[in-house]
Amino acid sequence: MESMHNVTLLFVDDEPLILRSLVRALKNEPYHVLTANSGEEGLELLKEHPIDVVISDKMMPNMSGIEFLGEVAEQYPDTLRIMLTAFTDLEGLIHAINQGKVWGYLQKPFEIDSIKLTIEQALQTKMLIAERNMLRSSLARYKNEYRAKFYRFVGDSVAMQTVYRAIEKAGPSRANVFITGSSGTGKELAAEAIHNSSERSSKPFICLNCAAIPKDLMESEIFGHIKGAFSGAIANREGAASEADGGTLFLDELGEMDIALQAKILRFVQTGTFQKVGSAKTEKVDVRFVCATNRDPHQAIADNYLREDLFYRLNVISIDMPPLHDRGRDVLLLAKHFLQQFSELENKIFVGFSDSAEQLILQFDWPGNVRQLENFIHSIVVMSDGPLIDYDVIQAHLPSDLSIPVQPKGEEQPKQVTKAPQDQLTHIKQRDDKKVAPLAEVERVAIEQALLVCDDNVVKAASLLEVSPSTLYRKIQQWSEATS
Ligand SMILES: Nc1ncnc2c1ncn2[C@@H]1O[C@H](COP(=O)(O)OP(=O)(O)OP(=O)(O)O)[C@@H](O)[C@H]1O
Repeated sequence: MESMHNVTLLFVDDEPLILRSLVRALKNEPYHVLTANSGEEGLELLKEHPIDVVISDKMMPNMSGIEFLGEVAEQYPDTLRIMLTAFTDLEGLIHAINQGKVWGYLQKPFEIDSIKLTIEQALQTKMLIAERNMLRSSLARYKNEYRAKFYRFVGDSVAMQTVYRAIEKAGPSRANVFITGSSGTGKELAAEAIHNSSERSSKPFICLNCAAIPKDLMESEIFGHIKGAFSGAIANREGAASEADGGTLFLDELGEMDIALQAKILRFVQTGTFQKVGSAKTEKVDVRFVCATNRDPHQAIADNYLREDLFYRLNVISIDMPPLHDRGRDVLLLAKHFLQQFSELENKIFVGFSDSAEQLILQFDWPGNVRQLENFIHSIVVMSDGPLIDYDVIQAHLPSDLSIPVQPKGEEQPKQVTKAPQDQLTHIKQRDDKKVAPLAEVERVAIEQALLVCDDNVVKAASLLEVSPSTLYRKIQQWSEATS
């Protein structure tokens, strides 16, 4: 509450003697006191001064106290209104109180102590009303900012609200953005949202996946080439840099880009200029950079996958996408969203999940994040009949080597689900603690799980497992040779 020295009181009475005695009685109190001889004069003062409490006589010529306080209630609802009354017209006073025109009353002839007490109570009430209004407006603001959908994102968890706010702030700026997060957490969606919330939204959003493009074609993909620059360059070709002019260039999985090419990207980021492969002509474009990686960028720098100077140029704003298992009940919102999406796509009817199915979805760890959940729901929509997806259906589609207890008949209790895949080693150990699984088996389970999570994308699976893609190819080849 404002300090009492900032409190202004207004007394309105047609008897100057009463006004003088009131001012005298309050002269040692920390209030700023104004007086008026009529309701009309009181309204003039209200126009000029912010007044906290008005105390008005009831019986006055022309405008009565009730009329005056009624006007104050309408024009200045935050000003508290007290009536001085001789109790001759109790009915009129009660009516005025019930209509909200008057907050309280003081009986004439008044005791000065009771005036002080009533003023204090009025100020307390005013403080409570102000606090309540402040809480209400911050609640409304909070609810407004609390979103379950944001661009193409679904999710109302606290973790995602932080992401939405970061995108909202970063989007309209000119700053480059570096997005980190595990595979399938929505980094590309975030890059798209940054572009769409920027002034560049009507210009192109060009996405280049550095892991998907062979190393020797990458430079030409980014900068373009001229005819004859290399064998196969049969015509001039624009690269992503030119296509993104005026818009946003999203370099996904930047840590997979050849370290030598990263030096050229650094110059491009610094100057906006580049040369097409095979050309000596310097071209200039206006591009905003958004980059992403599912590696820890600092580790990638230490391992010589990422140039430090490039990282610091690009990492003006960093956004970290939370793993799905840190988003609480978002997993259910997403499961329902994908169920609806794929039901429409596959032209099938599903009404939702049973309670125990939802519990199972909630308990699973989703190591492949939203992408894994998306693929999982798609496979269920394709493979099952609906209309309600029950526990058994979810259980049957979860990775087969996870131990999920069979649901006893008629029971709808949540079940214990072993987490995967990070905890698979624990899981294997738990299966029979007297028997230790051979290292090769443990390794194979981990690799198969990573491939499942990454939709058989070996480069991504290798990155999750923190080994090189060639190691993974070698292992897969060994197994296929062993089984053939
Ligand atoms: N919050 C979300 N709401 C709805 N769909 C989402 C959400 N997050 C991700 N998706 C969907 O999940 C899939 C994976 O998202 P995305 O490609 O953006 O992830 P990523 O982090 O870029 O993955 P990667 O690192 O493997 O490239 C996409 O189909 C995307 O539309």
